Amino acid sequence: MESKFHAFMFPWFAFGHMIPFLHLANKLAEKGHRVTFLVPKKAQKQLEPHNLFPESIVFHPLTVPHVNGLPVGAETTSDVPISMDNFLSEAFDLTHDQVEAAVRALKPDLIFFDFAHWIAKLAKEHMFKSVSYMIVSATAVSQLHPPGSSLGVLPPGYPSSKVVFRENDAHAVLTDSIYYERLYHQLTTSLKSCDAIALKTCKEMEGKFCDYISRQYNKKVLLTGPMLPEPDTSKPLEERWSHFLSKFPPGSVVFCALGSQIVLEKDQFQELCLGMEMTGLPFLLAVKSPRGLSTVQEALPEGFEERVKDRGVVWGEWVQQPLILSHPSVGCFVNHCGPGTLWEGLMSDCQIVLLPFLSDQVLFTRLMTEEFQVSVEVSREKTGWFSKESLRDAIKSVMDKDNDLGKLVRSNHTKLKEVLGSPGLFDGYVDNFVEVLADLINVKT
Ligand SMILES: O=c1ccn([C@@H]2O[C@H](COP(=O)(O)OP(=O)(O)O[C@H]3O[C@H](CO)[C@@H](O)[C@H](O)[C@H]3O)[C@@H](O)[C@H]2O)c(=O)[nH]1
Repeated sequence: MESKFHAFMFPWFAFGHMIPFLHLANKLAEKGHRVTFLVPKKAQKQLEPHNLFPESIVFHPLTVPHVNGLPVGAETTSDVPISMDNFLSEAFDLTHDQVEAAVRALKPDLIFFDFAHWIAKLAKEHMFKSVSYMIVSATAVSQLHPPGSSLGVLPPGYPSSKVVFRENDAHAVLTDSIYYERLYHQLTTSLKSCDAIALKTCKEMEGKFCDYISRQYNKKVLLTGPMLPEPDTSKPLEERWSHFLSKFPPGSVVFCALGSQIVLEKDQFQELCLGMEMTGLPFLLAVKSPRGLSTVQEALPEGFEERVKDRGVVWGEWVQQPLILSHPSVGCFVNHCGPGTLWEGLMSDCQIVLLPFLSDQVLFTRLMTEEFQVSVEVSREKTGWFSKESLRDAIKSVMDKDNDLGKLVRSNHTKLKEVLGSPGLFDGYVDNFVEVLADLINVKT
């Protein structure tokens, strides 16, 4: 019988990282393994609802040290603008001694980590295994983080001519350049020095990119599958949304969400609202308040609320995205192509419209729109600006029943979903992954 292990998890202080790590923790706990999950103090509260096995998955709170430039009390990327990520990253690295103290006290068999490049060394010193777990797409890792790469330059032997940056992606590359150097060092060091690389994907989607990463790092790459969370049946969809959505015919509502990090400038936020209005369709737009404002209401275009009051809602708080996607009235999902979000969209029946902001989102978008052709992308100008007309056109192209592009992406999406949904596929990835981990732990260094 497979022996049980005790894993540490130490993800980057971003909900887009901590949540998928917790999904993996749930799968391990389901199989009888124990997990100690290292998190900043305040984040624990928000993560607790995702912990399905509180007896096996124990949070270990960390104090985020203060560094110059980081606002007092900031603990996760949700607390700071992207331009301050580097300060948070410095504070993250300064938790080294707290992590080491936990390791000494609790003696794990292995640790899952992503950005903490010093973990593999710590693991070797204390004689346990380290697994570098990448939750962004393999597509992004293979282009942005092979050894010797630089931002915006295609690495030699890269396996796609379609999944690439184009002229109008300068905005995304520019945003990433704020933290790329530091991140590049963190990720390449981690990927080189860990005992195993694990990717949150499957070969049916990103096989050639996974193989490329394996060749670049000269290491076997383990795949966990997408680690989709179990549907949360504990809480139904909030009444306000079930009531609103149920007013409309099946497949007619456009739902737009841009993940946990994207904050728009006010003018781009207004353009987004106007583009939704111009579709003439019912919509639910759930995005953060624009930069510098504390509510979405204060940034709405003039007269907008009155014009769309019977069919459109703009909401600045967290929504139950998976439950909204599975509501029968929702027919189109406009999103930023964050890895978690995209998988949720793929497993839904909605038409998919992509509006990526960061480099990894751009590359994953190209995979979906150009290789798999399951979605359409909103076109941008050279400055990175997207117009209300380009947003409207992208949405209309997939929502218009007679549009050829809309028919093509619907049919391709259905086929891909069938492949991904084949019985046992994702469970098989998890089973295999856990078996390999157990073997890894038993190998003496
Ligand atoms: O109102 C909301 C907003 C988001 N979500 C959930 O939050 C997750 C968002 O994850 P993901 O789509 O992966 O996107 P982000 O959190 O925006 O960011 C991720 O994607 C970024 C760009 O791809 C990476 O750089 C980050 O590291 C990674 O955290 C998904 O499960 C959503 O269902 C909700 O439930 N409700």
